[in-house]
Amino acid sequence: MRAIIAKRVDSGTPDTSEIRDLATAAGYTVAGEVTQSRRADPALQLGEGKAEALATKVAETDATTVIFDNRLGPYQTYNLGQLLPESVEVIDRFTLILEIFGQRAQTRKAQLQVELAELRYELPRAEAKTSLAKRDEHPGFMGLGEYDESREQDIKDQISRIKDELERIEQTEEHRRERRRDSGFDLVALAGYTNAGKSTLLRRLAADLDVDENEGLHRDLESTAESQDKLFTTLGTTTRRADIEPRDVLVTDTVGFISDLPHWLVESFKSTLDSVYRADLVLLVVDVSEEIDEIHEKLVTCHDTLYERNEAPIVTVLNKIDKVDEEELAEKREAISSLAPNPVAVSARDGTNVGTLLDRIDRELPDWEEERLVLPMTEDTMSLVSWIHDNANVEDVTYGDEDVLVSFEARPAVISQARSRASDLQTAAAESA
Ligand SMILES: Nc1nc2c(ncn2[C@@H]2O[C@H](COP(=O)(O)OP(=O)(O)OP(=O)(O)O)[C@@H](O)[C@H]2O)c(=O)[nH]1
Ligand SMILES: [Mg+2]
Repeated sequence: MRAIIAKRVDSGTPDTSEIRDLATAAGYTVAGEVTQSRRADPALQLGEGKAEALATKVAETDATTVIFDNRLGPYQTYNLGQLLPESVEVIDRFTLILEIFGQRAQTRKAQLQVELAELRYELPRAEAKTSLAKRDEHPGFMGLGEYDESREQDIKDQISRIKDELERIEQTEEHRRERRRDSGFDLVALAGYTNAGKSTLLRRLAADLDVDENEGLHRDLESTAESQDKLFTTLGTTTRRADIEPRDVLVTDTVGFISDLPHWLVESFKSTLDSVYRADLVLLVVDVSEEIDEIHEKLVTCHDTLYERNEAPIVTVLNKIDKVDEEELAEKREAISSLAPNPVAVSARDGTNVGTLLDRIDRELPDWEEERLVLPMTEDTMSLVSWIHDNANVEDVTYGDEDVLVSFEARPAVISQARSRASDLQTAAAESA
């Protein structure tokens, strides 16, 4: 697949590096580009002359696809297609991102999310077709218009079916997350712009902490979190366990953020971000080797994506410090200090400062508390003692004649659950006495 990149900006110099990376990630070979700085043309997006230059470039390079970094309206797509050989496809940034997501979607949930996004993209286009057909309709001629309206209804039905199924999947996941939380895990989510190094950092956090021997513990612990120098390597979520004594921490890797995503696309993938929104702590990973302006822009995108729903504290992680010298790092730290106060600088690749990051994670997570419980000796006492062993750090267990004394430290949620189970035991013991 050979692609020509096209991009128009209102003013200034068009930067095509991200759209090129996206094209490569989708499997295209970029054979050339056409850019322009001017107001959008309603019919062609580019000016007429530029659109013709685009057609020439397509012919010269034998390209199969034209990829616009701009959002194309249905009429623009149609008009551009008229200038090009019939076999050439014209797509825009959003279709391209969807294409990547479609290629990477491995789970049922990811597939449904992609389908939902595609349908949401198609709906206004089907509506446009209908209104066009109606306008052109001759009196008494009903065929086309009716057909298109049924397509619209079809899309709407499919959207609502997919939403139902996604909701069911999400409920199951939510339930699982709650169980994990109940069972004493602190939940940490990795968030950040695509290609910032989230998956690399996940492996680093887990590898340093010998996660593999614990893998059997949870069915959604996975051993792999792939890293590649490609946009959107990670599409689903991967969770691994990290021990930050005495805590049990689950770290979740997530889909990367990207700028300029239309609302419907973000919406379709929002459940993927749920693990971020429900976390006890968010690590916002930034590629600090990029230009200050770019870092700044990407941070803003990340904060916008997190803003509405995130409640957890955010720690910014400046990654890839192996690629910058100290002076440059200090400069960049200063430049983004308002968006990223008190960040931790690491190299996920080399492992530099990963220890510092772990300490910071420990400090930001809710404090563990100490508790001593006196449990009456009943039939169910031992099962509570073993539950406490599973979910807390037990300091001491003393068995008396009629009761058991347990001292432990744990997350506040675990302590309150242990207390309530202890009081159930007391009630049961009092009733049988
Ligand atoms: N030099 C250097 N490269 C790094 C570092 N961390 C990650 N990388 C590289 O950056 C690229 C992206 O890393 P990933 O871990 O896949 O990034 P990601 O944030 O998970 O990306 P997506 O899943 O695509 O959103 C890979 O080529 C990594 O090898 C680092 O500390 N230093
Ligand atoms: Mg990744």
